[in-house]
Amino acid sequence: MQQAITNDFLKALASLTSTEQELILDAVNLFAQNPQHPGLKLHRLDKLKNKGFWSIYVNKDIRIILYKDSSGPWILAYVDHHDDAYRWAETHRAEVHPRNGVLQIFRTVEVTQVEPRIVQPLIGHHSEEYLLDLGVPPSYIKPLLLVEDEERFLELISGLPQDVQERLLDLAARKPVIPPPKVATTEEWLRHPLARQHFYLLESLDELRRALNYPWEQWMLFLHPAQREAVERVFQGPARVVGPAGTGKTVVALHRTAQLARRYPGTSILLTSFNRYLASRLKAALRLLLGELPPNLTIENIHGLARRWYEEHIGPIQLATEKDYASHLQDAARQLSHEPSFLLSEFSFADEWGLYAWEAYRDFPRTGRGIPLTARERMKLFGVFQEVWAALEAKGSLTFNGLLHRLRDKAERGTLPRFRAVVVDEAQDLGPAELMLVRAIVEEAPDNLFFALDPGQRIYKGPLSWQALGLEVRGRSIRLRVNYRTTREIATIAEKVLPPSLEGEVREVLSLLRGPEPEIRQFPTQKACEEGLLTWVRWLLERGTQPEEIGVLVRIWHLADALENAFRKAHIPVTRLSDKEVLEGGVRLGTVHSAKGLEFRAVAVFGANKGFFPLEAQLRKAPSEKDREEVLEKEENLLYVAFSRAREHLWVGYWDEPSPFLPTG
Ligand SMILES: Nc1ncnc2c1ncn2[C@@H]1O[C@H](COP(=O)(O)OP(=O)(O)OP(=O)(O)O)[C@@H](O)[C@H]1O
Repeated sequence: MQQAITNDFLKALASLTSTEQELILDAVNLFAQNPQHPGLKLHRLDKLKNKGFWSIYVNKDIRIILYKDSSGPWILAYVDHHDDAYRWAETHRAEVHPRNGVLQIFRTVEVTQVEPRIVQPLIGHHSEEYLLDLGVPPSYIKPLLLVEDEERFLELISGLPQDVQERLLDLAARKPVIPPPKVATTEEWLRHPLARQHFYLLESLDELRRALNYPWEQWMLFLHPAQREAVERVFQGPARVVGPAGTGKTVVALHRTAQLARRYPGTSILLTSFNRYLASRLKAALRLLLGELPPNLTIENIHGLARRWYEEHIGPIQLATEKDYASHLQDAARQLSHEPSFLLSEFSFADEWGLYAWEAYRDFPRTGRGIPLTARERMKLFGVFQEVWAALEAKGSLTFNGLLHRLRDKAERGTLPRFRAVVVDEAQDLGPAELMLVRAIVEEAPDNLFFALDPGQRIYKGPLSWQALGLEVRGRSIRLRVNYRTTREIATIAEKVLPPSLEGEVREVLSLLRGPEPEIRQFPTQKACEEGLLTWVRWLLERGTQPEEIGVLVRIWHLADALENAFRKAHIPVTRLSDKEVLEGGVRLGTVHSAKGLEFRAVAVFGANKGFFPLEAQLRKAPSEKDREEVLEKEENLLYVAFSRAREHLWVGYWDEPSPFLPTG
């Protein structure tokens, strides 16, 4: 028998204990086989004004609330302890929307909540007809047209289906809003994108079980229509999904990978990222999404894969770091009357772009490099770079960029295996060498390349033109803007760290969650800041927050050492973030880099000082004003990444001078 669940049901189920969840799943199973089973005591909640709700018995304490109309499937709408479950049924109603034909389950609006004391209603200038077209339930129209303050408006709409909330928020922000399409037939509605955001047709209980194993389980079953498009569309060339932090880009990358593995069985698919911490998390999440990982799927950070492939297909290699060649470049800089930092930066530039032949370096545009060079200077510099490459080669070593380009060369000559499709998460962190490699190791075919990215989170590499790399995504770019992670209060302050438009893209974010205002605290000393942090952590723990739900983020590991001791002295368990798939219990402590792609119920940024954001050592390395700007932008992005890891609580502490990136006012 066909059953659907709502996202409210899944959320409610996830908030119960695992023993209760098991009992509920047993009852759902029994119900699927025989709804009339006497043990379930299925009965209609006749006393309710709102018709259509039913209840089944799980045990003495727990009830499942269902909804059924004359033709549709049974819908598991809610589950809770007895009184709460019935209270939910009393305060909700289910209705097919008169305009778009989709079933909506929403909180009943209490007419007494709205006193007509009109000064200037927030959206009062719109017509009732238009609000109906937007999918607003008829009972909400009058209260909405009267409401005048934002708080009250947000409270009122919080009981509505998410798609309606999104449209109303846009309306309040005076944006043009297009009414959703109408569903053609009643049979069709459950498969309609509008409904699939709220209802999920259960195929097996296993899906539900798996979803419950992953924190914030909703993403496994319910996708936003924009996310669904990014997951399901067949793209005729490279494609991407963009959106601010918390809008579900990783969720899209995971679902799309699973989808591609199904769409192209027997071929190999790669899911990759720049950051190795993130890659191991992607693996764990995909394992949960799919139950087990299909053999045709590789999930590995791009450098890990490149190094492994190099050793397998070319041979053993010793990697050179800047220390191995810096002195050579510094000596040459003195002779050529350049700043040593400039030579290091120019060498990295040539190495990143794979400009190993004189003609390639000579002809390559240096636009935006800050320091202009004459043809003669270029030739001299190239001579020095060649010496470095040759010296490394003689020692049997290679820079990482060199390794990436050699591998790419081999791939372009057709002597490396190719993936049918590659999905890259956090693609803003890939530089030219990584992107060129990714392009070379994937087949030329539809659906071959998919990138998930946020320019505001670029923390490793400088900005670059994708078109120059042959990665044209025009017409194949999907934008996400509903923030599923962060409260409105935190998302607002996080966005203030960044300019409103980045790399020509307007940043837009819509958060439907509410919570306390973030705290930005100044302390006289580092020690006092430490004390302040411990007090806040204790406060969270006393209120029932689990230690693992708290993330303490610092700019450099060195700061974590002192903090770790302070936590231990205070007898608060603490664990460092690492690339392990499973971490031990305790408050999570790490650098912002190690928290990439992660999220915590509560986040503390410890040391939001002027000297850490931006990190002075990074600024000192910048040879030109242009490089300095680039460093500043990356450092600003880092603070944004830190803030946007928080779901409900954000605490920011600093001593000495505050970071210039901290939002004021
Ligand atoms: N459709 C959805 N329904 C419910 N929750 C969702 C949905 N999509 C994403 N989420 C939740 O939102 C949070 C953020 O998702 P995700 O990590 O994919 O965002 P992101 O855009 O990759 O963020 P970041 O760029 O900050 O890493 C996660 O907790 C995820 O479970």
